[in-house]
Amino acid sequence: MQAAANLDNRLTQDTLRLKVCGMRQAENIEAILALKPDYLGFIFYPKSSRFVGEELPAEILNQIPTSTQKVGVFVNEPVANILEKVRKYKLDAVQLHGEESPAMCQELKAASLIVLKAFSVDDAFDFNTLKPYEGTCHYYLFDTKGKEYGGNGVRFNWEILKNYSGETPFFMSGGIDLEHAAQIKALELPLLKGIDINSRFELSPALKDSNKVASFFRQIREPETTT
Ligand SMILES: O=C(O)c1ccccc1NCC(=O)[C@H](O)[C@H](O)COP(=O)(O)O
Repeated sequence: MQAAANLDNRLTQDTLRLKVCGMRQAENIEAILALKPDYLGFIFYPKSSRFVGEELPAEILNQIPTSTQKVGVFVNEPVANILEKVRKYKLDAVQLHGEESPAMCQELKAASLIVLKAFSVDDAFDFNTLKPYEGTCHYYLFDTKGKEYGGNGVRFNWEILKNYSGETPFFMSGGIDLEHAAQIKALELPLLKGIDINSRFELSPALKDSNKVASFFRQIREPETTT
């Protein structure tokens, strides 16, 4: 629970933060860590094909350097269960991917965790519904509304993000693939702070293709050339 102190630093940096979600295997975690992701996501939702399982060895997560923050992804899980996983795996952040209330976000924020609240976006998404969450979490995460709570592998129409007029910075996710790097960099969204990638970079559920992730990171991180 040590990470919230670093948050102000992160918010002042302009570079897009990179999160790889749905990690599970030790060697694959190591390969992705070599690329210096800002966040690694671990799914604590048993119905997901990326569920870490009941027996993910805590040592694997405990060895992750503090420069990469560990995000536990939960769906409608009671706070007590979330805090138990936070302690066991020394998670820095929690991503709430169900119908969690503003009060629950606030409670986890008060426990010194970085809180990302995910919202499922489609063309009819009404950003006014976010008002009660303002100030209760550090980031929103805009994901595509789909059949599953997350990991649907489908993009939403990013134009809709121009309708967002809140103050909470946000991450984008949902079907992001290698070919989208340039388009993402061209987006003019001042509160866009991070990109979350997942199923489009997988060889099989929870197994990421580190070469493909490396290529995406390179493109996102490389400075723009001016003529
Ligand atoms: O990935 C999952 O299986 C998942 C299941 C239930 C809740 C959340 C889940 N993933 C959370 C993420 O942050 C994903 O990266 C996000 O949904 C985007 O995934 P994708 O569309 O596959 O890029």
